Amino acid sequence: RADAPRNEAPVTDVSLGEPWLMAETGAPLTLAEAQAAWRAGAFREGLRGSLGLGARPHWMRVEAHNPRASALGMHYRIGMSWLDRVTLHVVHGGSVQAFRLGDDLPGALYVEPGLGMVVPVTLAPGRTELWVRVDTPDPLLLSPRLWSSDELVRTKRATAYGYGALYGYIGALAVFFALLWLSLGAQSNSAYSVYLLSFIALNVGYTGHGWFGLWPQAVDLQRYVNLVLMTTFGSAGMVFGLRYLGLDVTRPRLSRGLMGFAVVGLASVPLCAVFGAHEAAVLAAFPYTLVATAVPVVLGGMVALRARGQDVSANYYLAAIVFGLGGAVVTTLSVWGLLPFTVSGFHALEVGVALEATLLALGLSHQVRDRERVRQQASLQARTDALTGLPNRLAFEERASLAWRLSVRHHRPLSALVLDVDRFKAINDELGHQAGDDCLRWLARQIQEQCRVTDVPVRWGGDEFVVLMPELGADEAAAMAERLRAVAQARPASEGGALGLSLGVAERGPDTATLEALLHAADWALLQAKRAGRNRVAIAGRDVA
Ligand SMILES: Nc1nc2c(ncn2[C@@H]2O[C@H](COP(=O)(O)OP(=O)(O)OP(=O)(O)O)[C@@H](O)[C@H]2O)c(=O)[nH]1
Repeated sequence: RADAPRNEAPVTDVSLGEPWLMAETGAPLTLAEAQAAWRAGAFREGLRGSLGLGARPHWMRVEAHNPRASALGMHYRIGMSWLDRVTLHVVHGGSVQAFRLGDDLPGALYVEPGLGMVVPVTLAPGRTELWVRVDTPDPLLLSPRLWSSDELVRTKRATAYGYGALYGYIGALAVFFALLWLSLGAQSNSAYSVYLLSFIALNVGYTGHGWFGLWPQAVDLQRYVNLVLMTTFGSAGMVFGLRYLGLDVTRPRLSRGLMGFAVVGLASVPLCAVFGAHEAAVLAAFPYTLVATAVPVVLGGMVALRARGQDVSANYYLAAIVFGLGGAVVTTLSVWGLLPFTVSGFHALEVGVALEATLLALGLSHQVRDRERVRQQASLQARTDALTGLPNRLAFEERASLAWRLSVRHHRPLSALVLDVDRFKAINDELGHQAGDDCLRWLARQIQEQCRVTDVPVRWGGDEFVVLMPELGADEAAAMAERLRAVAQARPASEGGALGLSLGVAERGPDTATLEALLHAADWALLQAKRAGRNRVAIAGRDVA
């Protein structure tokens, strides 16, 4: 690759004229024949954008003007790096300099990643004609531009920073969600990571980064790689959508249908490649990708509408996908030639996907938070008695063993209270099971009201309750038991009237070896209270009043 002479002063006086174009209709023309066609007026002025998919080979003639007295080394950008067969003739007076490039030749000749095909040209004083012939089944996208060496260096640097930031941001999100998937599971995380990576791969492909830096000798790969990456990106987006929205579970048939569609889309390009049908591959990949990128919008809209806007993560998804799809559609249509080509149009997909990735990351975090809330609720439910809302035995065991260990280590008092409703069976039998339930709920509320925050109340089962009371000796615990008994006795008639309670109290003593022994002592005291005629408090180791 010949290096152009370096210009230190800014070049503002060299100008590039309007491009003129002509489609070849028959056999390939030579430069002399194209020049004859030019003189015959066969070229038309102006280049509105891409010349489309599978366009006829085209000639483009552009004039550069160097008003200086000496020759200038400049860099001429012809078009995108994916063009297959490109010839450039630099014509000045009688001299012609020819360049052959394009991704049909190994070596990624004259490819500047992110910028396209850029050829160093020497512009002699006066007019120089730049004749380009392009022949490609890929989108025929030409965008002539002239840069000085300094401008090219600056443009390359800005482009490199831009792609570095884009790949860095999207790549970091992809890695983060892959790690989230490894630690939390949830296939939507892994599908999202794959989707983001497929975007980076696609972008590396179509901007020429891959052809330039990764596979410059692999001409066959370069011919099909962008098409494969497009269909992969479209399919990854669909699969992610199905997983994120949970449609693989809620709508299995639809999900299977779309998976089938994705398989057909993914297989189409490799199948065409096997038969060497490059043009067919292009004609399959573009429409498939357009449909595949539109499907997630329909899916997101469907789920968000059904939830009437209440499903926050579906709303995030829909907003995200609209950005991503908007970018994809604008870029695809600009490259395809169905929209006028502009630099912002070409980069719309990158901006759209960066916004989409941000919103989807928010949506996925919301899902993670939701799942955590459900998990916490389930854990709380597993520790709560469904009838009374008091802690159940599982929760009691966790908190009570802590209270026990603290009491033993710091030689602090600890008492247990066991209480049982008197003749509860009769309440059930006479007033009905519902009244029995109301009675247990009422009693649980009274127990909670009498408890300190450090006390550990529990519905032991049936009509039996236990309260573990740190820092209380037997007498204080018995006083609290007595208050409860009195409250139950004074139960308002509207609540079902007086209620007899038998209560047993025990304090941890030097001989109480375990928590179970303490509870057993309180239970024994309860039995004494029952035996002594019910509706009373008994303290372990003392006579019942
Ligand atoms: N309504 C209702 N009844 C329950 C529930 N759990 C257990 N029971 C009933 O509570 C009664 C418990 O009776 P026991 O404690 O054995 O005896 P009791 O009638 O209270 O008599 P004493 O304890 O000897 O005073 C049984 O009839 C159980 O069917 C419940 O969740 N709701």
